[in-house]
Amino acid sequence: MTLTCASLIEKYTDIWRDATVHPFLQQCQAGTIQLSQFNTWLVQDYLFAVECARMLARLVGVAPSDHLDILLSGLVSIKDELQWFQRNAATRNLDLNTQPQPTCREYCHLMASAGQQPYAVQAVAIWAIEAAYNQAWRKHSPMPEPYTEFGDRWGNSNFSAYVDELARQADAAIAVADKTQHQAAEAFFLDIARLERDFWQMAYQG
Ligand SMILES: Cc1ncc(CO)c(N)n1
Repeated sequence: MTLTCASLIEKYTDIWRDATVHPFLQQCQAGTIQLSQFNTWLVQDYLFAVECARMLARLVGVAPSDHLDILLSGLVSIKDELQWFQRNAATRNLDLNTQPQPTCREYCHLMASAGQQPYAVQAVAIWAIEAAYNQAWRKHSPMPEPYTEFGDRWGNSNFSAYVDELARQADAAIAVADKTQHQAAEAFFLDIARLERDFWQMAYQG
């Protein structure tokens, strides 16, 4: 079977479901999440987003020129996202200068390690990361206040279109990559799915 982004989700349905359906999201949607749990997730996700920006920037360094437009638009969005996290943290009186929890730290290391991989593998990895959040928030939408803006940020149709473009670019790159790269891309997908599941769980370990 040809390796594509869609084929990875098809092959690992259960693992992908666990990455994108979680009590944290269900409790946000039900309005029953505790403030401290939500805030714990928010701070950890800011720390994640900083490293994700660096990963995207590294992709810009190695991508073919006809893939740059999408990646640069991702960087512009993440610039806005980091400022949005900072505003949100200030309103909630949260200190963003916090230690990452073990899961967040492991996820950040994984993103850093992607920089040693060929472009095709990095392209699959960034798609998996963005697709996980897009699907997770969409599956639990609409979110009630005060979580509506969180659901909208990753569940909106522009972000969905961006994720589709990332998949198209990753598919094109992986189609001409060798077997070693296919195996590495699949391994990254599985690590990302596991870490996404564990990332939601961190909210309860604040
Ligand atoms: C854990 C996690 N995965 C993906 C995204 C999307 O950028 C995010 N903000 N946080």
